[in-house]
Amino acid sequence: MPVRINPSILAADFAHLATELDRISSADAVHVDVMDNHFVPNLTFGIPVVERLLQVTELPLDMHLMITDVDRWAPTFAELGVFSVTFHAEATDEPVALARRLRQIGARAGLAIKPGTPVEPYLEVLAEFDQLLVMTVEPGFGGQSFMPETMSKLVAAREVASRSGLDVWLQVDGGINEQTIEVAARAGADTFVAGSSVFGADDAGAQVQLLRQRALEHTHVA
Ligand SMILES: O=C(CO)[C@@H](O)[C@H](O)COP(=O)(O)O
Ligand SMILES: [Co+2]
Repeated sequence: MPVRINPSILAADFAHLATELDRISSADAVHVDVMDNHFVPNLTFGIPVVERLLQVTELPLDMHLMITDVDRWAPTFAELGVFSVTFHAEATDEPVALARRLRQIGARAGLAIKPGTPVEPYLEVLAEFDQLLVMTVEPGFGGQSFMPETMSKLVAAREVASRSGLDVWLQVDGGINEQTIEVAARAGADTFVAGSSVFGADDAGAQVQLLRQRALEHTHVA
């Protein structure tokens, strides 16, 4: 099974975003964390930044919306032409309807859950999503420690995906480095977001390849 490494530009040098993206050309996508100071206590990027990113990189943009008003903004991001839009289950009462709207616009639809949110209610609608993001830290900040207790949610999602033959990508985000990526790969993740471990490395491209190799060595999914 392929694995995907999506570096998070939250850990990049914001004064040189275009050159930071050149450092990760071997990645599968660029993870873009959008925060609104309501859903999480932090503020980051909005539409104008994403429009410029689309102009300066060939890499697909993997949007992670940590915002309250997803019904308003998720379709707007999708309409810009990004690759995927992941919104939080905790931010909407109608996750399936929103996912359908995103797919109709042409973006991959992703559902994210915080560490304290159970995965079970979403397993029965997994087919409605292209990716499930199991947060491995509390959303809001980069540089936090991986929470191994979230792994049981991945195991459960992988079991349902395999049993139902679903091509849903299982993503982890937060505290992913060359050690924790092995734990997440063994639990069933196939898509790995890494911020500080990639952009904090002297050779970000080599770090992407190292993470990819570690994930491939520990994935058990056929
Ligand atoms: O969504 C988030 C944080 O809320 C992440 O995407 C972080 O940006 C990951 O950063 P590291 O934990 O890898 O430094
Ligand atoms: Co993120």
